[in-house]
Amino acid sequence: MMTQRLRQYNFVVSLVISAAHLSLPAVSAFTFPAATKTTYGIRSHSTRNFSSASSSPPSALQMSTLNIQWFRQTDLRLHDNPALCRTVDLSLGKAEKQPVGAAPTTKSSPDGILPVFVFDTERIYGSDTRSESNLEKRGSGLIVAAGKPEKVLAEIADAASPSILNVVCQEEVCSEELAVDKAVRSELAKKVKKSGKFNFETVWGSTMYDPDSLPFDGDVAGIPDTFTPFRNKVEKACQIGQPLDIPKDEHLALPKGIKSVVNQPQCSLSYLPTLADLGYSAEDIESVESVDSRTAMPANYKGGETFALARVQDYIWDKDLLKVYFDTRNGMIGSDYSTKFAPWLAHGNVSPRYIARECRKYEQVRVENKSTYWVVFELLWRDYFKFFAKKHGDGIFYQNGILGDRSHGNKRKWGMDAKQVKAWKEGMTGYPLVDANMRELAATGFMSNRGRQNVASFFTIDMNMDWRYGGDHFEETLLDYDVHSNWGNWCSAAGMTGGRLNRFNIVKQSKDYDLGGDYVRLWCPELKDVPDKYVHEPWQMSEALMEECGVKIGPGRDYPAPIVNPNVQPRIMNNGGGGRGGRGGRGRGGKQGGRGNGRNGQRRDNNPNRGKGQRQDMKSLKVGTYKFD
Ligand SMILES: Cc1cc2nc3c(=O)[nH]c(=O)nc-3n(C[C@H](O)[C@H](O)[C@H](O)COP(=O)(O)OP(=O)(O)OC[C@H]3O[C@@H](n4cnc5c(N)ncnc54)[C@H](O)[C@@H]3O)c2cc1C
Repeated sequence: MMTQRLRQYNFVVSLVISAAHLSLPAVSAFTFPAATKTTYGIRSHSTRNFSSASSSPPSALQMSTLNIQWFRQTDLRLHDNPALCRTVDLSLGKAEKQPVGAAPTTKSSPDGILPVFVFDTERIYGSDTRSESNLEKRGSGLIVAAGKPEKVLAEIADAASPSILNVVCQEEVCSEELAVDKAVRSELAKKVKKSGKFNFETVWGSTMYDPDSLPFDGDVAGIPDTFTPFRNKVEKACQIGQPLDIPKDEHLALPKGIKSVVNQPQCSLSYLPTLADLGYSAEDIESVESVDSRTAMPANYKGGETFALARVQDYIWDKDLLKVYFDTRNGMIGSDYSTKFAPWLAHGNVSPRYIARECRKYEQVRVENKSTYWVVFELLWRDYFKFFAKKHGDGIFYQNGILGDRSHGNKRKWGMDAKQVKAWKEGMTGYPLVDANMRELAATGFMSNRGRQNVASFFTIDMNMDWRYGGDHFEETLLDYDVHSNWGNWCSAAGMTGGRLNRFNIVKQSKDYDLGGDYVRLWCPELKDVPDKYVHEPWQMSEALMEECGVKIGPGRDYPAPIVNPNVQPRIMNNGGGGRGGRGGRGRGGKQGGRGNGRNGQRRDNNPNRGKGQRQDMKSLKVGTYKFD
């Protein structure tokens, strides 16, 4: 069980919990029914048979139609939620093929919808006290259960015993999620086989652009394997759809009688498992209980739709930061150098179309410039990686990435040295910029984009470790872990997407983006008294200088010597491995600029390197080129 996964927890259950703390729940305050706590520990005794866990088995309701809105880990919101709108449409008797959210229909008495979230105990999590939720505020509620989704949903179907069963959820594209879909489909089909009709629908809902509208042959299948041609064509030919409204309260009403039949100890409108119930050790729980004051996430941030929308409001409107995003986005200290929308986006707490529309509104009422476009541009990267994952399937998880046989002449010999990987994870490589970033990730679950690019390049090129160990570590630790963005970015950092391999020269990057060493000193306090000149290359100090500034560099001393020789170019860069060593920072959307020094990341800088290496057309870009429906 991964400690850091705990950090993702509150985002996951945040739809139901508005008062939750993202960092960690007050586990001790959780009032769990004593009997269930001891009898039904999740790990040892999953809820897959939850009906037998109640003292008296539920009697079947025998309703006519049951419409289940199955919320997943990635769509936990009410606004702009196409799957939820589709469930509502079905409850209103709308024909199957009508477009989601289309013209209102009139069914005299809607069937109601049953929102369900299942803690998939094969894969995740922990819990918190349950409190007021956005669904409850609207007179609805959320069934929370723990177990395998297919078993839990089948038990609910059993209890309701409907003649028609509709299950709707957001469409996912990666194999683990698709396997869960398959299991749900087959388990539920069995339940209604004899008695009635079963309809399982997945609805696309997590990108700005609709995959069906993409201007490539075969839509997603035809997207280019590099971003720029994708962006150029999409922005010219496609429009971002308007976000959907939250369904009316009366359309979110629960089905009549459902409360009494779906009311088991581990599956009900009031159930929420504790972290301990979900298998986390006391040590794990304790380790993430306190928030590190150095975190770059906004103060007192919490998971959930309410807090996601509040962050959007705060960043764009109240603090008026959108207009300077382009200049601040490469910062590393403080909450405002970048949007910090990613953790909420990853859990679906806010929709990218909603953010894009806010950017457009801002452009209309305040100012339109390169910065206001650049957030939408970054969101397009997010779209791209989801489409890329759909196109390439498991390719993004393979050692040769999507190259397969194409990588033959260029096959890398990847290393795996457990000690070196551990040093990287713990921020003990001897390269201060890498170490500071890795320590920040370990302590807070967040790392800036600048940091991610550097540590990934260092891991895959300088250390030459199998890139998948890096991707796996990020999966375990990132608060904003998103399967497509994470594995797509890693695959690309490793040069396994077929694009150019970009090596980030760590020392140069350190000087470009942390000139005075503020960031490095924040996370590597051993180096706090090292003079600026040496703070990014402490190994260059003489013994006398080390003595003077109170830090000894070397194996077994205060701070490690460099894990790879700084004077030797990585082999991959010399042997035709596709790279262009030393350039650093040129890849991925021209994210070159930087703000140089300063703590809050909001100051414009005089960094001569900003914009270097950026494609000419991006350099001269003044405003955005995206369109709305
Ligand atoms: C090796 C590596 C792994 C990454 N793993 C993830 C991940 O698991 N989840 C994740 O959301 N992002 C990932 N990123 C992308 C990016 O670093 C983060 O989205 C960003 O740092 C989050 O901070 P922010 O919300 O303040 O971003 P901002 O700079 O404010 O950007 C706004 C939004 O644009 C999107 N975005 C920005 N850059 C990228 C990008 N390179 N790829 C995809 N979307 C982007 C994100 O949704 C982000 O919230 C990864 C990048 C690298 C290099």
